[in-house]
Amino acid sequence: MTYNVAILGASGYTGAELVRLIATHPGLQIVGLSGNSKAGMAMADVFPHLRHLDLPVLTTIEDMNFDGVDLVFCALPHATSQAVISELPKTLKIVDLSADFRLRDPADYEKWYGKGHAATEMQKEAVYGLTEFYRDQIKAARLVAGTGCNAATGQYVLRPLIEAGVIDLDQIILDLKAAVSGAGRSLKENLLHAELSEGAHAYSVGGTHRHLGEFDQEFSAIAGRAVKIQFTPHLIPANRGILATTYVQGDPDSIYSTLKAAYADEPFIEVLPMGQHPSIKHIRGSNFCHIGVVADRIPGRAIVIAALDNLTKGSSGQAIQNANLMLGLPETEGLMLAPVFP
Ligand SMILES: NC(=O)C1=CN([C@@H]2O[C@H](COP(=O)(O)OP(=O)(O)OC[C@H]3O[C@@H](n4cnc5c(N)ncnc54)[C@H](OP(=O)(O)O)[C@@H]3O)[C@@H](O)[C@H]2O)C=CC1
Ligand SMILES: CC(=O)N[C@@H](CCC(=O)OP(=O)(O)O)C(=O)O
Repeated sequence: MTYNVAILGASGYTGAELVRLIATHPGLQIVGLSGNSKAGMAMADVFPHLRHLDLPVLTTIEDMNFDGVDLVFCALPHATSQAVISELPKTLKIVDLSADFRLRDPADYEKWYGKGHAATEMQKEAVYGLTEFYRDQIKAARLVAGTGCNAATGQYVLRPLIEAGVIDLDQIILDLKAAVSGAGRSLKENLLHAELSEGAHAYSVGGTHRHLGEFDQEFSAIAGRAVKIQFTPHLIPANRGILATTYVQGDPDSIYSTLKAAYADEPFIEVLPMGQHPSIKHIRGSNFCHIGVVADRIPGRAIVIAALDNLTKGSSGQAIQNANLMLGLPETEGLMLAPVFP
């Protein structure tokens, strides 16, 4: 069985990644692609690395024909996404990659995104897209909200540990390095090569990053009480990848065995042997997340490090994993590619 899919925002980084992955997916066929400033262009002219594929020309969303489309991937900026999705035919299944439907409470959305939500009913209907933890709801969902890429990385480490009660909930520090493609393809001064290469800097320092809304929502629900973590992201001169170093208080062996057990049957989450830790070079271009646990020299503390690719497991790969579930396809279909190395 092959399902027809359309990609809104196909001229952006996550849109291009969706096309790259779907190109070898046996159950999905691309029937529509949208752009904004690039509407009217051939994908090969926007993304020469996709030249070998026979793809529809980019159209505006208004000109897109949704007849016969089974599922839409929405890879648009937040705020635009909620406006577009609320106007789409209600028969469509939708996987949204933006931040618009991740937070269940409209007040939380306003707090972290600085603007009221324009589709609060759909916000309530949406299922959070961290596949390993929402699998059953995702299978039954019409609208799935892909997670933030930083938020996904931190949650893969912390959710099982919070659930199992093996760490001190008030002493969690998440220090994260994010590659530049996480910021999208539009021009931004601080992302120019001369300003980014050979450098590195923190951003959203002091607990202001929007993904804290996701951490607060998810961790507090698991713990049954408010959990606030300390989180500082850093921009690094790499194209893809997220490396999250988490400092936690708890017995390192219990932390390791909790993570090992939590992910024993997960096809995309690899817990490395105790004492080893991951690198973004080892997951690049793949849907895998690697997690490593190292005991600190200070007794009762551990360092847990996770790596994933923001454009695959952090967005487009996760989106396809969720689409597979929503369409009744095998969850791993089209996603078992090995990482690109070196
Ligand atoms: N990059 C990442 O690692 C991750 C991104 N996300 C989220 O996924 C979404 C897409 O991200 P990304 O691909 O990086 O973004 P890009 O900036 O690379 O792409 C944005 C896309 O949206 C289109 N677009 C922009 N404005 C409008 C508009 N007003 N109307 C219609 N289309 C519009 C652009 O069209 P055009 O170029 O033709 O003008 C382009 O196709 C965002 O919400 C982002 O936050 C989530 C997780 C990770
Ligand atoms: C390097 C960089 O800027 N990364 C982005 C995360 C990308 C992501 O997950 O984006 P959304 O939450 O917008 O979907 C950031 O930290 O804001």
